[in-house]
Amino acid sequence: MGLCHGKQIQSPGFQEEESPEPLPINGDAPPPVAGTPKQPKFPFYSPSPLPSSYKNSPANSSVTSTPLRFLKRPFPPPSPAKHIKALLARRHGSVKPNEASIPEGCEAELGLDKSFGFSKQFSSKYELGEEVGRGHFGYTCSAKTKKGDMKGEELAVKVIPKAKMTTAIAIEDVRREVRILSALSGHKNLVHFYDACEDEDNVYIVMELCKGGELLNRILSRVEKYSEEDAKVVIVQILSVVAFCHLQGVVHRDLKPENFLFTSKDENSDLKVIDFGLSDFVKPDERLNDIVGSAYYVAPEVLHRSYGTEGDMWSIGVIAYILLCGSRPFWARTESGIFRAVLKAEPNFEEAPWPTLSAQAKDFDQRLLNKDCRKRMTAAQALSHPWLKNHHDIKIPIDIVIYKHVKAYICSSSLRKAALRAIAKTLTVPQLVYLREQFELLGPNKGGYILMQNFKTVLMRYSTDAMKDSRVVDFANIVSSLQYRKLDLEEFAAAALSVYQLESMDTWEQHARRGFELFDKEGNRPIMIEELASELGLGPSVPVHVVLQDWIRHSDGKLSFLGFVKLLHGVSSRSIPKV
Ligand SMILES: Nc1ncnc2c1ncn2[C@@H]1O[C@H](COP(=O)(O)OP(=O)(O)OP(=O)(O)O)[C@@H](O)[C@H]1O
Ligand SMILES: [Ca+2]
Ligand SMILES: [Ca+2]
Repeated sequence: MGLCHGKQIQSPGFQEEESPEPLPINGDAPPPVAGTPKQPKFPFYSPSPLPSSYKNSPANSSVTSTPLRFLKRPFPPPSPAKHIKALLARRHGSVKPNEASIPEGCEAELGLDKSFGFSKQFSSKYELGEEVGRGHFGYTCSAKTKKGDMKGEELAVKVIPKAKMTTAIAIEDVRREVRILSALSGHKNLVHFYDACEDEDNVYIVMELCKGGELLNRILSRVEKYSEEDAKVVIVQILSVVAFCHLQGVVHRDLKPENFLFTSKDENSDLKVIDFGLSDFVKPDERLNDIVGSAYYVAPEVLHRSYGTEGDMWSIGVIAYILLCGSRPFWARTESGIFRAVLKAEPNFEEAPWPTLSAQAKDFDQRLLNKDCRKRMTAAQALSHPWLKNHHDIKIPIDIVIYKHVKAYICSSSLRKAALRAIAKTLTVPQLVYLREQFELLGPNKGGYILMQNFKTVLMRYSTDAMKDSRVVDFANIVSSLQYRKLDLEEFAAAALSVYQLESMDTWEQHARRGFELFDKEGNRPIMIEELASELGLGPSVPVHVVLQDWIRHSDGKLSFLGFVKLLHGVSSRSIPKV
């Protein structure tokens, strides 16, 4: 499995030398061990390809405020905030691999429409103050409102120079950033959007001013790692807002500690997600394919160009890992080395401080850092994880993945439904917690049943404009209009469970064996090879008799254990081994 884009991504001047160990981001480095790289011969990663005059600005950026102990060491800063360069080059028409800024007046700009339809009154409405932060695409300043109800109010303004928008894609990205931010507003952990303006030179995104600095800086300023309880406070807020975004059909695609800001310097200040510059709309049954994100936080399936909201959950797994143990789970000296680690290496959960952390914390993070995105927890599931049980301030939201599973269940054959019902009967009470919560959210009637139409009505309670843009509403309409009987908890559990997630548990073998016994008693029946092939969606090109003979029991023509497991997965021809 090679890197699908290995050639596009270049690391000029960097030697391809990797560390098998995650690099501690706190405190001093451990003494070199076998395999750990010696002092690199190259300078830092350029954390942000900006003119050097900005590098020493008083900005509260992750670069300028990185603690000294860090800068003393010739290692890359903790997060170079480097977007995947190949993509940047394509999006921004930049040719220099390590530079996101675009030369003005380049030819590609000719004919580009850089009018956004935003208010042109920026300077009469707002007074710009000092710079408070900077990224690849823009810089952010504090500002004051000049008139109206909010006169004198302090705000933040992200200024995005039009000179940097040298391709139609770059312009569309800015349009989408504003559209998503304005449509989503309303969650307490999402930066509040006020206004978007433009003039000849810039687009201005006016939002709430977060005065507490970046999460990254707070992590770095701790001498000790975060305690589990401290980490929980941060993680719950991140999950809550990400669950909200995913329900609305928005994938952030750039979750990292720099993109979470505290509202104030207060220890208990709220955390807000910012920077929807790489975000996009995605329907539950849709896959995106452009490679975007920041190297340390990018999910394996993003590198494989087929992903949905699960990519964000991986990034949260990386953030949680850093909060809990103070190291990055995937580290190498070059960008391609990081990608290789993301694709191939298993994060270290054995070394200090992991043995001193709770088993639940480890389980929580492992379920986020599962390379198979089908086995990864969703945000709503993560909020239901035992590690966060009893944590104050948790509100479990409805999970759109449930809709996807229920739709697949209803559309599958009675044989597969019977198999799923059998496996659902093997779930233990703790394993049922999340499914029970989701069932309750779908508003069962007094008799304990949910009607198909509830799938629509319940979702609409949480709807924002983003949900319409992302067509999640259309998807809910399809689910709620499926002709099917009402669901009780037992059938709902069968319909909504994830076979892949169950398979990732240590107890999978027991579930599968016990489920098969139940299925054999209640649902198994003789099946022809051709029928099974059609059941599993195998095309005529697959030599079904060779492939499927083990899936049917010779003694009675019913499904074998192997056939039962395959049926549970609803495998398609792509997963059939070639013979
Ligand atoms: N609402 C805000 N309040 C205070 N500071 C902010 C706010 N929004 C952004 N900033 C600061 O400005 C920096 C850059 O903003 P942002 O991340 O949106 O820009 P960007 O150019 O899209 O960055 P990136 O390089 O990560 O894509 C942030 O890291 C943060 O320090
Ligand atoms: Ca950012
Ligand atoms: Ca951005």
